[in-house]
Amino acid sequence: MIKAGIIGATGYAGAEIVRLLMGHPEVEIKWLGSRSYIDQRYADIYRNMFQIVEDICKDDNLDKLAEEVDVIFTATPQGFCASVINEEILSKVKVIDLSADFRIKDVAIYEKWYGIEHKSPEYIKEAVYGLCEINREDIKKARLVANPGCYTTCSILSLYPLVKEGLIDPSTIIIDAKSGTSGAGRGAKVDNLFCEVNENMKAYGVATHRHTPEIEEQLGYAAGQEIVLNFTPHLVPMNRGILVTAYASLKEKVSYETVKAAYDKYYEKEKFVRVLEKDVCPQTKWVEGSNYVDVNFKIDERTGRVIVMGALDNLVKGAAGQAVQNMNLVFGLDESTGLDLVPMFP
Ligand SMILES: NC(=O)C1=CN([C@@H]2O[C@H](COP(=O)(O)OP(=O)(O)OC[C@H]3O[C@@H](n4cnc5c(N)ncnc54)[C@H](OP(=O)(O)O)[C@@H]3O)[C@@H](O)[C@H]2O)C=CC1
Ligand SMILES: CC(=O)N[C@@H](CCC(=O)OP(=O)(O)O)C(=O)O
Repeated sequence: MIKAGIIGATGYAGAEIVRLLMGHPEVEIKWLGSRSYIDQRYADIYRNMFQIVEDICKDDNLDKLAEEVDVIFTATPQGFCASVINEEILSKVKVIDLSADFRIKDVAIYEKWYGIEHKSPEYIKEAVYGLCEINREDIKKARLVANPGCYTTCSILSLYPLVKEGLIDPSTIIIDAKSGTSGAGRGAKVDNLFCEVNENMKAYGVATHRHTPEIEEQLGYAAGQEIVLNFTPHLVPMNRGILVTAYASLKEKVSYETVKAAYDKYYEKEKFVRVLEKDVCPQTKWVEGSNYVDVNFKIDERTGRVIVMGALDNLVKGAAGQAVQNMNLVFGLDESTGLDLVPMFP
């Protein structure tokens, strides 16, 4: 059995890792790390875990934890993993970091967009960007996996085949994205109060959102050139879900079949990416609670643009599910072990 420790287990992403690992046949949870609930029963914080998780929360000391487990998930705020990681830890355990600390290769870009100093830039080069469908072989060899963001996973996977196959002009990409409020975490914030979110929708982080450089970097690798794009997130009154609608100009007139062939080339064998049938638009409800990303596209002949759509559950494929998928790859398990989650509806 793989012994796992989860730091930030009391947050929404960490709690989702706990839920998924409880159903994983090859993993036992050894450590539920917290900052505010040390020595308290986990099931007292998440009562859905009553009689399921019996553990008591421990601290978030990675040095101690590395002696007891094989894999550590850090589901903690930006900056935490970078401030505690060291060679000793990485020589003993695999680390899967759900924050953005090791996602962006240029430390100056990370520091500019996140507004914090990076405390261990020496590990940025080594860290593998954990988008399984694209970086599978590198992930298998990784000691440190940078688990991608929720908006970014949806945006990149939706656009990747078009960029990689050179079907669109990447400088024309505009991404409009919506997220449920669990994307903002469990911490109390005025912006996320019921009265602020319910029956309301708002854009935020306009032209400044921290996921912009992450998407630009990853799609830039696919395009083989630097990309600058627009990314605008919105908060919508739902618990879970990301919906992306993206627009880009086609380089030349192409048929539905040509574009569909590009999507099939990359995703036909991918269990967790479902390319929907013609004219079917992805919906967040169709992926809720599951590790699927649903994608589709529509060619607008009138404008010469292609409209791309994607949907995923921010806590599953956008966070914990992808983290477990990464763990499976790192430990040589079947990639979908513990992730056969049928979407919930309604
Ligand atoms: N929510 C989402 O949809 C997604 C989140 N992520 C990423 O996952 C990480 C966690 O996000 P999320 O679960 O939403 O956040 P939450 O605010 O819900 O949880 C944060 C967790 O980190 C712990 N924590 C808070 N501050 C510190 C600190 N200074 N040092 C150590 N631990 C701390 C908290 O501990 P305690 O409760 O004990 O105080 C809690 O367990 C973030 O990096 C986020 O960007 C990635 C993809 C999607
Ligand atoms: C609704 C909301 O606030 N969403 C968060 C993104 C989710 C997240 O936690 O970011 P990562 O995916 O990069 O880890 C935000 O906009 O900052």
